[in-house]
Amino acid sequence: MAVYTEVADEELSAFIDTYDIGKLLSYKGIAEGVENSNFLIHTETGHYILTLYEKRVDPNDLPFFLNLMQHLAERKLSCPLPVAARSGALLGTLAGRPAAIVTFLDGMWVRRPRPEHCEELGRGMAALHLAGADFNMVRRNALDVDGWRPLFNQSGERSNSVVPGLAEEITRELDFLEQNWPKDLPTGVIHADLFPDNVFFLSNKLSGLIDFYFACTDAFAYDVAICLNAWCFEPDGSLNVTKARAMMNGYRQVRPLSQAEIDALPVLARGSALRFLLTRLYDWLSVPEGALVTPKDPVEYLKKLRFHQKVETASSYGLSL
Ligand SMILES: Nc1ncnc2c1ncn2[C@@H]1O[C@H](COP(=O)(O)OP(=O)(O)OP(=O)(O)O)[C@@H](O)[C@H]1O
Ligand SMILES: N[C@@H](CCO)C(=O)O
Repeated sequence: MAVYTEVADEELSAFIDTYDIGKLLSYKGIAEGVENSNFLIHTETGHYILTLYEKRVDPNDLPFFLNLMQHLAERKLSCPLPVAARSGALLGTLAGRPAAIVTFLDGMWVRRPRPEHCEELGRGMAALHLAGADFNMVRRNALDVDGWRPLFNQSGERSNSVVPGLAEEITRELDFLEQNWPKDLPTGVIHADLFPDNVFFLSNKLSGLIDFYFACTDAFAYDVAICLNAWCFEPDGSLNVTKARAMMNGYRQVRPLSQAEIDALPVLARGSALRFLLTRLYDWLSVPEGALVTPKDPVEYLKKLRFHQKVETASSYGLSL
C-alpha cells in the first residue's frame, strides 16, 4: 500500500467512533504497496488496517471484495475480516474516499521466498480457489486480455522513454495474446495479485493472505501464472525451476491441474507478465505529486515477458507433461 490521501486526526477519530472498536489511540501511514492508502490504526481494542480506496478500485466492486473476505474467513481461510460499523455497513467514507477497516493479520511477508515458501503458497492459492467455489458474487477481471490494450494506450508512445522500442514490442505482444488467449479453462474466484508482499508467514508456514482488491472471476491457472512470475524468478531475471516445481506441487496437492491448464501456462504467463508490465509502466509514467509511494520497476516484467516468449511447453517450468 501507500499513502495518497492524508487524513486529519479529528476526522479519523470521528470515523473510528462510528465503529465499536474503542477510541483511536494512534495511527500511522503504511508506505509499502502502490495501490491504495493504508493506515495501521491502534484503538482501545487492538490493531486494525484502515484502507482508503484509490484510483484503480471501482467503488462498485467494493462489496465483492469485502463480501469475499468474509466468505473466505468463514471457510477458515486466513485473511483480513472486514469490520462492520455500528450501522452494519462494511464500507464508509473518509477524506472523500470510500474506506473500510479490516482486522490485522499477524505474520511477515518473505522478501526472498525459498522453495518451501513457494510450496506453501501453492497450497494456499489452491485452498483459496476451492474456498471461493461457493461464493455467489461474480466480478469480471477488469485487467484481463480485453483490458490490456486500453491500458497500454494510456502510456502509448511514452513507453519508449522507459525502454526504446517498447511501444512496438508491447503492440506485437498484444496482437499475439488477443489471438491466442485460452478460453474455456476452469474459472472461479482468483486473487490476481498474490505477490510475496500479500502472503504472510509465521515460522515458514503460511499464516494469511491479504489485499483482495484485484480478486475477480477468472481462470484458476491464470492465478498460477501470476504467482509463477511473482515468486519463482531470481533477482537476476532467471527462472528458478526448483521454486516453480515446488509451487506447482503444492498447488496440485490441494487442487489438481487439468492438462488444458498445464498446456495453457506459457501463454498465461506471457499475459500475466504483460499485465504487470502495463500497470507498472502506467504508474512509472504517472506518479501523483506528493504521494508517499515508490513505483515498481516495469522492466522486471518486460524481462519475464521475454523469457516466456521463448517457452514452448510447461516442462520449462518444471512440470511433467
Ligand atoms: N490485514 C492486514 N494485517 C496486517 N498488515 C496488513 C494488512 N493489510 C495490509 N497490511 C500491511 O500493509 C502493507 C500493504 O498492504 P497491501 O499489500 O494490501 O497494499 P496495496 O497498496 O494494495 O499493495 P500492492 O502494491 O501489493 O497492491 C502490507 O505489506 C502489510 O504490511
Ligand atoms: N503486485 C503489483 C502491484 C499491485 O498491483 C506489482 O508488483 O506490480
